[in-house]
Amino acid sequence: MPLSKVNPANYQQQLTAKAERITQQFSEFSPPTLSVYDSPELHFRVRAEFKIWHQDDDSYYVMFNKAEPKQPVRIDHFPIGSTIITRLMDQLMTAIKASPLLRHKLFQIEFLTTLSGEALVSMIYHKRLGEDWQQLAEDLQQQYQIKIIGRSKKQRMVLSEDYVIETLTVKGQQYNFQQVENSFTQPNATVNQKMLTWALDHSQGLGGDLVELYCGNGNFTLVLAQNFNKVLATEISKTSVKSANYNFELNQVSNVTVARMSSEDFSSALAGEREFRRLKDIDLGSYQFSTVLVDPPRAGLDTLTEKLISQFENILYISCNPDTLYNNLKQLCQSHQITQFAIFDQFPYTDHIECGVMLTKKQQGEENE
Ligand SMILES: C[S@@+](CC[C@H](N)C(=O)[O-])C[C@H]1O[C@@H](n2cnc3c(N)ncnc32)[C@H](O)[C@@H]1O
Repeated sequence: MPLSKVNPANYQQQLTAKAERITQQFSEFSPPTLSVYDSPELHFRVRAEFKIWHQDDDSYYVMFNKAEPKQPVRIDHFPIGSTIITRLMDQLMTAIKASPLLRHKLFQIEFLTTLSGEALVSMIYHKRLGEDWQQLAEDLQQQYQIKIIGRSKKQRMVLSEDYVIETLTVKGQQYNFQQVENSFTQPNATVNQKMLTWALDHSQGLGGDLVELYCGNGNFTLVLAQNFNKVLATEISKTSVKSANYNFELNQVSNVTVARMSSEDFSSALAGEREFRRLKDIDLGSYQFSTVLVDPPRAGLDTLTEKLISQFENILYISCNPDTLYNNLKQLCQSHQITQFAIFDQFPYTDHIECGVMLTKKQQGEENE
């Protein structure tokens, strides 16, 4: 996003335009009135990554616009970053410029911060990191009360821990989440809390068991588990599966099982087409699934997964790409009708928008209507 577009005076108007665009795009599915959840106008991004540019005695953060991918854009001011990110950007750059060892061959910095006040900073180099670098980075950790990871080719130096603990509040209850460096976490924590509240509200009373695909670190799972007897969640990333299990223990949630599988493989297992070693300890027949929750990457659902989820009574679909959501709904709305429809403005000042759709199976005779 060109940062020149960040102007809080235009925020509400831009959100209204997004709401109108989405209402129009999905009108053929006759959804109920769109619910719109806004973002803080500034300081909403809890993670960010920058390339580091060096010129003579100066060093600075840069980003690249998609339209001009070879043209670095200098970033001295990053008002969409969390207040921790904006503060650390200045403090770290001052320290880096003052220290040849910290500065030399540094080419990227990544920030992962939380509403709970934690910060993890990854400093990425084109050189091998030694004890002298470690000593300086440990001083920075101490001084700014942050966690630092140094990385270079085939090297990952974790100076304290490779994760932060986020605390999110949903309907007055607090949930703690481990968020690990380099694994997926929602970028806008305030809006994430709104999504979780929406999903908790609309899954209340559904009963039965939940199956979740693309569960990540258990962001939705942890909060929604209370609305179901049992939950079976799946996710492809090893780090996220480990983190999800850590989070269930951390929050004393005991009715969830996570399997590390692609949604494609899991769909074929549930359809009884293939057996998978990773499911050998899970008795699929013991579940009485009433509801499926999916939160896929931008590509949306593959055909097999789309077909699988159309067999469930209730579908909760969280999407970061309205175009792939639209394509999947063309199929899903043959058998289901949309009962809740929402947008969550995770990405202010861009064209991107997160959608939430709740679908319920049509009664016999209503299909294809
Ligand atoms: C948009 S994220 C959602 C994660 C989680 N629901 C959350 O709210 O943080 C999508 C997740 O899908 C996982 N993923 C990507 N492709 C997958 C696939 N083919 N099968 C299963 N999981 C996949 C990613 O690792 C990522 O954790």
